[in-house]
Amino acid sequence: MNKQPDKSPNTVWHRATVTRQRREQKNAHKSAVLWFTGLSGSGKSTLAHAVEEDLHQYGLNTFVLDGDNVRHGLCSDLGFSDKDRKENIRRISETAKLLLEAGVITLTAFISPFKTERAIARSLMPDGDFIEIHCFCPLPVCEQRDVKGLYKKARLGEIKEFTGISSPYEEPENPDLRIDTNLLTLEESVQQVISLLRARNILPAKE
Ligand SMILES: Nc1ncnc2c1ncn2[C@@H]1O[C@H](COP(=O)(O)OS(=O)(=O)O)[C@@H](OP(=O)(O)O)[C@H]1O
Ligand SMILES: Nc1ncnc2c1ncn2[C@@H]1O[C@H](COP(=O)(O)OP(=O)(O)O)[C@@H](O)[C@H]1O
Repeated sequence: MNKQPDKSPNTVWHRATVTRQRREQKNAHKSAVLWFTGLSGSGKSTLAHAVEEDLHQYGLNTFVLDGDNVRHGLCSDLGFSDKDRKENIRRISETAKLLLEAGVITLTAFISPFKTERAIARSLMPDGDFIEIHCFCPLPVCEQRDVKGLYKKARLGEIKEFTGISSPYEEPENPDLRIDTNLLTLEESVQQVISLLRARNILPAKE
């Protein structure tokens, strides 16, 4: 897999005594990574924040890592070349892994256009802890939504390497969940995610 060269071979992993398991016991829920992927405008941010709102109201510990926000800080040195997007997703994957250890339910909202990088992210987490959610929406509908006016700019050639227009998006073949945000309302979409979390015992089953 696409592992970075180890530039600090003389460091030793320090094992925490406050383990993920102890944090999960204290929180009374499991941690997990909900990885939302999809085109710009497909609904990743809207859905991730709406699901977080529900989980927060259930009393769970949550955090959203959102593409636009992370690119203002942790990844502010990165652009949108294939190489930079891969590094972007590598950093997010490692951050999500840390939050998994911290006992948090993390919701990531990044285009994450490449299969390989999404597979690497999955491979970093124990089986079942990485839940890939494909926000599916046809490109013409995303373009019509044009939430931020970026598609218009991309069509005018003012933004280079724009996903779906001049940069690829590789659709997940076998996501844990595929949500057609063109056909479902936001509330229906949230319910699909909540149902999956119940089925996976991350949320307790309804009495
Ligand atoms: N060239 C290009 N292509 C795609 N998107 C662009 C681009 N330039 C800026 N933006 C804005 O950046 C947001 C996507 O950032 P991500 O970190 O999610 O992208 S990636 O996963 O590294 O591909 C994306 O946010 P979302 O619309 O929420 O997906 C855009 O607002
Ligand atoms: N079922 C749905 N889930 C999420 N967003 C939806 C849905 N139906 C319509 N939308 C709309 O689609 C747009 C998605 O924008 P946004 O969440 O910023 O997408 P992304 O984060 O993928 O770029 C919002 O205007 C949102 O209101």
